[in-house]
Amino acid sequence: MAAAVAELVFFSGTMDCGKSTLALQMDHNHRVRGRGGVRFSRNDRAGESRISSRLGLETDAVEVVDGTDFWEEVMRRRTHGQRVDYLICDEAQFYTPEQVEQLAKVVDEIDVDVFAFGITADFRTRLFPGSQRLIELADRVQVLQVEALCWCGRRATHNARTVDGVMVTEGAQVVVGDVDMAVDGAVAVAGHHVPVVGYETLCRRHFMRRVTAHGANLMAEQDQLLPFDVDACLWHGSGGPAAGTGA
Ligand SMILES: Nc1ncnc2c1ncn2[C@@H]1O[C@H](COP(=O)(O)OP(=O)(O)O)[C@@H](O)[C@H]1O
Ligand SMILES: Cc1cn([C@H]2C[C@H](O)[C@@H](COP(=O)(O)O)O2)c(=O)[nH]c1=O
Repeated sequence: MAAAVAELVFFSGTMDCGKSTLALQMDHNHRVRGRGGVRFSRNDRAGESRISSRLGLETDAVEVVDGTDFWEEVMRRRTHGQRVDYLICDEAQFYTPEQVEQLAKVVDEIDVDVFAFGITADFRTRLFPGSQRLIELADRVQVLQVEALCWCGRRATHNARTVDGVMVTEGAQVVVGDVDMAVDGAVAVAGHHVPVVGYETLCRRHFMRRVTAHGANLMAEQDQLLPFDVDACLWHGSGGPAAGTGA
């Protein structure tokens, strides 16, 4: 039987859909079968040189920086006799397009499997440069089976950013943060206001209407006073189509 051909696979989904968990599971599964791998990550929430899953698993990893060259990383290890059959690349949205090209070269030239994990788009729905290059070059883009949900129960497809609980659409592309901070209010440190940046996964409908769980709760409270439907209320307010159009 022919040996399996190495692959560049991009495992993608929204925040909080289990990418890091899968990264750690795949590393485990390959390792217990005697394969040698290297784990990489960049800007994990748990800190430098970590891969952390919200399920509680956490392990060490090589921190990727702008100067990281994946080709050299693999070559150096192999020169020192270390077995490298696969790479686990978490938070791959933060890698540079050049680094993604190095990953493709590692797959094609020296048959190392590369399993990359990351979100595709930022809080403005724009592709991260690293994710764009992965989509362009990967043998396969695999959307994770576990779906993060919007507060309305639909499948979440977008990552919203909140500042002090309010959804924003402007700001730096990279701000490390977590999903359980989304409804927390502002904090003050030594009298100074420190904005709290959080994220919330939303369906497209509620992303476009800018309705987070917090906003929906507020509107539901108002709804008890006024007999308006939350979504209908928004469409009327934003000049969009009337409620009941199925939009
Ligand atoms: N307390 C919990 N019990 C069961 N599953 C949990 C718990 N907390 C988080 N999870 C699962 O972990 C997933 C997030 O995993 P994680 O690997 O951290 O996501 P990602 O890397 O995609 O942001 C959630 O979608 C959920 O399925
Ligand atoms: C949408 C978005 C996210 N981020 C950051 C926030 C987190 O630190 C990571 C995603 O990690 P996860 O394991 O997938 O939850 O990305 C960002 O910097 N900019 C954004 O627009």
